[in-house]
Amino acid sequence: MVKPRNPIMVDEAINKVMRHKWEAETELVSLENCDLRRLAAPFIATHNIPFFHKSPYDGFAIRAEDTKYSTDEDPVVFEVIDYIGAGQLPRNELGEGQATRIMTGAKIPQGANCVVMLEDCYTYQKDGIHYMELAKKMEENQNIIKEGSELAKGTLLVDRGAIINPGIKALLATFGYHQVEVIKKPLIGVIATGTELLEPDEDLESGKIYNSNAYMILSQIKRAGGDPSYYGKLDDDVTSSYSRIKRVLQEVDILITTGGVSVGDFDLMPELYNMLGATTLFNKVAMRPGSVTTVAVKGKKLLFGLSGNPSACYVGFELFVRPMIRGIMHQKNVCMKRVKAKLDDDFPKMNPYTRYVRGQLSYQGRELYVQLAGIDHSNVVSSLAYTTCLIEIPGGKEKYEKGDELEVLLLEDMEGQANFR
Ligand SMILES: Nc1nc2c(c(=O)[nH]1)N[C@H]1C(S)=C(S)[C@@H](COP(=O)(O)OP(=O)(O)OC[C@H]3O[C@@H](n4cnc5c(N)ncnc54)[C@H](O)[C@@H]3O)O[C@H]1N2
Ligand code: MOO
Ligand SMILES: [Mg+2]
Repeated sequence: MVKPRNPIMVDEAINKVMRHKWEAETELVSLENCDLRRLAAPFIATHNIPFFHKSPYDGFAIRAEDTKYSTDEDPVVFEVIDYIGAGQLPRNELGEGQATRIMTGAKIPQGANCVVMLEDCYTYQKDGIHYMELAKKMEENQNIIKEGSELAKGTLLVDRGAIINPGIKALLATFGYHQVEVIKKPLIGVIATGTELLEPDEDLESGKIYNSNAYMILSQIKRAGGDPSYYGKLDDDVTSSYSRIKRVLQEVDILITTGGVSVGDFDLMPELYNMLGATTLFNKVAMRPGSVTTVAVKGKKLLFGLSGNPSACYVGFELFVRPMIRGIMHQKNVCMKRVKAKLDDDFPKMNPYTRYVRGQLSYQGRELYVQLAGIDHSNVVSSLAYTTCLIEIPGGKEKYEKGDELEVLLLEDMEGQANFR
C-alpha cells in the first residue's frame, strides 16, 4: 500500500521554504552589463545635480537689476563680454551693463543672475564690440537651473534590491559609476528526470517525449532573477541519479529537479532525498496542479522536486521557487502581486484543493478580465505559452462563472508583494 501523504496549505509551504532563505553576496559589474540586476546597496547622491548653476536656454546671461527700466520704447543695451557653450567655463565675471552669450547647459558666469532667450534679444556690432539690446524686464533667478535644484547631495535615490531599469542606469551614469555593485544571482541547477525524455536535438520516438520542463524552468529562473545552469536529464535509475545529483548539489546553491516526485514505481526523488540525507519539508501541497511538489533541505541547500507534469512544474516553480530566489536577492516583495480580475470564461470544475489556473489578462475598457490560457490539466504544456497570470480558484464546492471576480497572481510583474496573501 502506498502511504498517504499529508497535504499542507500553500501559505504554510511557502513559509516553510522561506525559513531557509539566506542572503546573497554582492559583486561588481560594468555599467553596460548591469541591466535587470539588483542594486546591492542604497544608491545615494554623491553630489548635487546640477553640479553648478546652469542655463536652460541659448541666450544671454545678465544681471536682472540692469533691466529695471527696460521697455519696448527704451530697450536696455548690454556689452557682450564673453561667449560660452556647454562644457566651457566663463572667463569673465559680469558687471553692470554686461552680458555673456551663453548656450544651453553652460555654467552661469559669476555676477549674472538670469538668462534671456536669444529670441528676445537684438544683437549688433559696433567698432568691433558686440552689443545686445533687450526690451523687457527680467527677474533674479529667471531661467537659471540652480545647483542642487534637481537632487541634493546625500539624497536616497533608489533602495537596495531595486532592479536596474534604464532610468536607474541613467542615474548611475549621472553619478559617474562605471562599475555597479549588484547582488550576486543564486546559482540554480536544473535536472530533468525520466527515461522517457528526449532532448530537442534527438529524433522523436514512440513512447518518448521531448523534455520541455528543463528549458521552461531555466527560463523561469531567469525571469525570477536567478542564474540557471542545466545539468542534463537523468534516466529513472537510482544509482546513476544519486551520484549525479550528489555532485551537482556541491556546485549549486539550489537544485531543481522535475519529475519523479509522485508515488509511481519510477518516482525516485523521495528515495534519493533519503539517500542524500536531506530533510523533506513537505511532499504534498493542497493545491492543483503541483500537489506533489516536494521540497527538501540539505545544509544550506534547497532541493525543489517539481512535478513532471508541465503545468504542475510551472506552477510549483512560481509559487515556491520564485519567492526564494527573490528573498535571497534581498527583495522585500518576494511573492507575486495579486490583483482582482473578472473571469471571461465559465469555470465549472470543482476541487477540494485551491486551483492555480493558467490565465491570460486583458483590459476590456477599464476593467481587467482574465481568460483561461488553455486546457486546465496538469499534464498540459500548450496553455503555458499564453499564460500571464495564475487564477486562484478557491477549493470547495462553488462553481465559477463568466463575470465572477477572482484574485490572480501576476507572473510578468517585477514589483511583487511582500506576502502571499
Ligand atoms: N497513484 C497516483 N498517481 C499519481 C498521483 C498520485 O497522487 N497518485 N499524482 C499525480 C499528479 S497530481 C501528478 S502532478 C503527477 C506527478 O508526477 P511526477 O512528478 O512523479 O512526474 P513523472 O511521473 O516523472 O512524470 C509525470 C508526467 O510528466 C511528464 N514529464 C516528466 N518530465 C518531463 C519533462 N522534463 N518535460 C515534459 N514532460 C515531462 C512525464 O512523461 C509524465 O507524463 O503524478 C500523478 N500520478
Ligand atoms: O501535482 Mo498534480 O499537478 O496536482 O496534477
Ligand atoms: Mg510519477
